[in-house]
Amino acid sequence: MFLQSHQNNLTAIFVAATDTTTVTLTWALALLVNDLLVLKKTQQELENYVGRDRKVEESDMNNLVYLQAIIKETMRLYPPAALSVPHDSTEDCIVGGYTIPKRTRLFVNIWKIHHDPQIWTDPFEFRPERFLTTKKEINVKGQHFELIPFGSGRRICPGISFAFEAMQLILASIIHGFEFQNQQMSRLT
Ligand code: HEM
Repeated sequence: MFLQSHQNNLTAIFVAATDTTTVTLTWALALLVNDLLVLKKTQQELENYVGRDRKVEESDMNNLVYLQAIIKETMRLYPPAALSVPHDSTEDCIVGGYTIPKRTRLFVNIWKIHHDPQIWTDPFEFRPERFLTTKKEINVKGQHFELIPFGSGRRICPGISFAFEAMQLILASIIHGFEFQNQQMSRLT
């Protein structure tokens, strides 16, 4: 019983960690291949801070602000946990004027929040620059409810720092090490 419960927990963590990060990285690459100007800017940033004589390192991450903006914008457009995970209300409560009885199963529609035109200009467009200008102060740590790919509050994703760092390092290494082209001449979707 004890062993089974540990096995289940480990499986849950494995699924929560691997699918989310690979989906985000796949979308990031697709978006970059679709937008060669943005790809060029990312390559330029890597050229400036890393150069051609060495590989990308973890210590470079803080300097790569454009790359961070790309990951944020990818997670805004394609949040891997689009409906988060189910939560149960433990008490009767009122949220946004709606009465929620005790023991209601609740979902947060993260995708919808991330595409709200009242918050995001051109919500369906890939515009990493927004995170360097008008939305500069917004991060994914759950304090800004407009962007919550990792959830928020006491049950926020515990893998948030690891996931963001890992995605940055992997994406930077791939872009630094390879040239990309879309052979099909049509947008990847
Ligand atoms: C792009 C990467 C990831 C995204 C977008 C993501 C997103 C999320 C979201 C939305 C939740 C639900 C939060 C809530 O209930 O409000 C969650 C929970 C969780 N995540 Fe992640 N996650 C990612 C990576 C990871 C990684 C790398 C790990 C482990 C190393 C991880 C482990 C977990 C666990 C264990 C929970 C359940 C936490 C709880 O119920 O208290 N996640 N994640």
